[in-house]
Amino acid sequence: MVATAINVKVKGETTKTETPKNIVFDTKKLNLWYGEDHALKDIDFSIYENEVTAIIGPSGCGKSTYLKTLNRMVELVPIVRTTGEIQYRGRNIFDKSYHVEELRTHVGMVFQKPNPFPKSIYENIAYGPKIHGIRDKKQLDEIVEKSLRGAAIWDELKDRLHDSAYGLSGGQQQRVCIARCLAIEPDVILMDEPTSALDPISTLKVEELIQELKKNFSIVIVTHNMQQAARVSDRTAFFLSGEVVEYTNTNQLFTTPKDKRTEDYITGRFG
Ligand SMILES: Nc1ncnc2c1ncn2[C@@H]1O[C@H](COP(=O)(O)OP(=O)(O)OP(=O)(O)O)[C@@H](O)[C@H]1O
Repeated sequence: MVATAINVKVKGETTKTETPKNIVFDTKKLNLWYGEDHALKDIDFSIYENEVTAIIGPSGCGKSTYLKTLNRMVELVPIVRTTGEIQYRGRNIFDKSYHVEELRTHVGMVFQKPNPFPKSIYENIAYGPKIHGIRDKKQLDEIVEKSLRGAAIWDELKDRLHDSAYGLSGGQQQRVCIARCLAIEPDVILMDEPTSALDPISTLKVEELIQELKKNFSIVIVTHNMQQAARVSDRTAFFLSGEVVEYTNTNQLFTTPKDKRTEDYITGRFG
């Protein structure tokens, strides 16, 4: 699916026309309830290929819920009910015929707190491919190397692949978790506040990595850190009380927001 051309103003200069891009996720009139709690309201927006899309907003506005809807992880909560649809590459992910395991081979996720398995670095990365039936040692070795290189951590770890992942720093663990996600060759990577548990240097490394990864993947990142959204993303969505208040080119959202509520939020008046 290809989006129509959109006019965007960059840094208040001349209006440029964006090249039409492929839409990866198209969300249409999505509503979600946790029991009686209406957590997502009429969400309509598109996520584009090879871009970083940031989701910002105050605590409890529905950022993580939306992210976890994209890989249907939110269904693990038994009281969840949804209406509307999310098309992933043209297919409604809520269709009965769409198996969640299949969706998750396309849509990987990285969590707030690094969560390596209590296994070696090698086994952490080889785990997903093994579940998908890959047993050949040479092939697994190649996947492990490629994934760790993709996560910009191969050189640091290549001589200790059989050490426990628990012995790594938080920043290294998070990059191993990103490598674990790359090993299943996803199309989209969802990141839920991936640097909030990391120190500034590790945060910088992960941000640089995100910039590299978008050449080959589409990334959706939830962040509380507005500077981070401004640094890493191409588009930003501002969520408030379960609604998308504004969704546009990141530069525009942070320099000339259209909605007063966005302006109040990004200038620190609430949240
Ligand atoms: N498992 C759950 N069961 C019931 N309600 C939930 C659950 N998870 C989230 N909610 C509710 O849904 C709403 C949105 O929560 P969500 O975690 O998506 O917000 P968020 O913007 O990601 O917040 P934060 O920035 O604090 O992580 C909140 O009202 C929250 O209480």
